[in-house]
Amino acid sequence: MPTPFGIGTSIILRLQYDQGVVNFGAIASALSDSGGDIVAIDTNRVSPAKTVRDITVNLNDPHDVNRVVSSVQQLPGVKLINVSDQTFLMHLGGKIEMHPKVPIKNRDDLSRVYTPGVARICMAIHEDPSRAHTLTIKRNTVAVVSDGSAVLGLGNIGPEAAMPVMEGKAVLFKQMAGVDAFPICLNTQDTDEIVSIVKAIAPSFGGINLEDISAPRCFEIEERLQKELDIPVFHDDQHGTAVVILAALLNALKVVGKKLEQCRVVVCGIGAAGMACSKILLASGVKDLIGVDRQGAIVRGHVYPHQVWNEFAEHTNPFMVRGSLSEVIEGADVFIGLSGPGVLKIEDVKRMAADPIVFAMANPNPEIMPEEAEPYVRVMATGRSDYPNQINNVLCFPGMFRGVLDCRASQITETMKLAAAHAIASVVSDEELNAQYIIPSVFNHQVADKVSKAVIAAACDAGVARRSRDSRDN
Ligand SMILES: NC(=O)c1ccc[n+]([C@@H]2O[C@H](COP(=O)([O-])OP(=O)(O)OC[C@H]3O[C@@H](n4cnc5c(N)ncnc54)[C@H](O)[C@@H]3O)[C@@H](O)[C@H]2O)c1
Ligand SMILES: O=C(O)C[C@H](O)C(=O)O
Ligand SMILES: [Mg+2]
Repeated sequence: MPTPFGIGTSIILRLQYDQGVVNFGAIASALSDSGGDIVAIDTNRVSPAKTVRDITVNLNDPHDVNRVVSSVQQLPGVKLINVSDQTFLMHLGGKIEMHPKVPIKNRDDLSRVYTPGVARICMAIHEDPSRAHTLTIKRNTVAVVSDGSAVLGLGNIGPEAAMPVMEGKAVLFKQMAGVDAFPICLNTQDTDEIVSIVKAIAPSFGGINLEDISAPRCFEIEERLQKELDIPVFHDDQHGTAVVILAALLNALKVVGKKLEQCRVVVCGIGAAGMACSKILLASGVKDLIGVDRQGAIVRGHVYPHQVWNEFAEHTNPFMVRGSLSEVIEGADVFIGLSGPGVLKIEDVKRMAADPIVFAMANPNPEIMPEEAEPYVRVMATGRSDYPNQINNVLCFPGMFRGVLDCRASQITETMKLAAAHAIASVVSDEELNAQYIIPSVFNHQVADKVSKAVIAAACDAGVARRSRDSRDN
């Protein structure tokens, strides 16, 4: 069974071996017998007696590294020169850098890009601040802000450890939609401080993407920033997840021939993602939604420590079902996990309604591994890139921000989120749709374009767009 980090664990062994003592077949056998999957062989140097090769090996289990390495180290005639980890190699010095758009080749350039020419641009913005949207990076740049308190499903690992995820988000923003994004990881988890800091840096950005900030603080932080800033503020773990899950569910229900209004939906994990996902499903017509958290089903009449749960209880669980996940899952049509690893058991899945739909979204380890659930579900999906039906926020956030930046939206409305969900779902045609293909690939370049167009149209309809399609930049 694939373990914690799946295909991300890949090593490169640089070996020198003496052909007169050992042949490469013996080396390959030793590697595969010890749990390594050889995916590439590059010859680095060849001499009459010795060959140096770089062998790239994927590991199903990161804990196999030592066994795989020692399996060749002990072979006669083999000298291990170096072992490197591809994922770590990709992160050396971080994954993003700054590139100037305007080269300074001579004094003429310098006098425009910098002093004295730049002063005219400063004064133009000083006289009309809205021109910052056209004359600075504000037009195309988003801050990816995190405090590292809920990174993926790894928990509160802090701002420095959150950086690789936020840098990855910035790479995806740029590659998928041409949006420039910069990671801002904060060394505070105080709500007032975070709000104050983000307000202070807002002049440099056209939008704020909040990321991996734990509930319930994330709700207050987002709400206050939305009220106090005139640029869009979007907590991706809430709304990006809600959008992509709705898109996937719309298509999954087509596969099983059920309607949203008829389904019992169990959402496990009522944190940032679970709360937003529940809200968008209720707004889309789900009538019977049960939220489950560590203490079991959330039900009205019980007073919860989180005020957001008391409001949640008033609008969900209409039949006041009580009990643990294993108890409330009985007869459910849909399970959506936004909680933690291994929460859903095969026995639970077996007791769901016919043609069950299971979205096990916890990262990096889902609520149930697809290979365990597959025999008992009709549609299976996770947030991981190494299984079919990856429901990943990257289907939403690049196109969402592309759209809001291009129409200079002042905020992101519920209608814009619904429009994004339907746009994502529409990328999968009825002819292509099947249980293994309910959501477009994250590499499908139609997605960001369709999402941004749908978002712009919805922003115009909602009256929050501040730049029409035909307006000129100056
Ligand atoms: N598209 C995606 O792949 C995607 C997007 C967002 C979040 N996620 C994943 O969803 C999970 C939650 O993310 P979040 O940002 O909402 O975090 P969060 O900390 O805000 O919420 C997690 C919630 O799950 C609950 N929970 C944890 N373990 C549980 C258990 N065993 N039983 C019931 N409830 C449990 C917690 O009490 C909390 O309320 C994480 O694993 C995250 O990686 C995936
Ligand atoms: O963005 C994603 O898909 C990952 C998500 O933010 C998560 O916290 O797991
Ligand atoms: Mg996240």
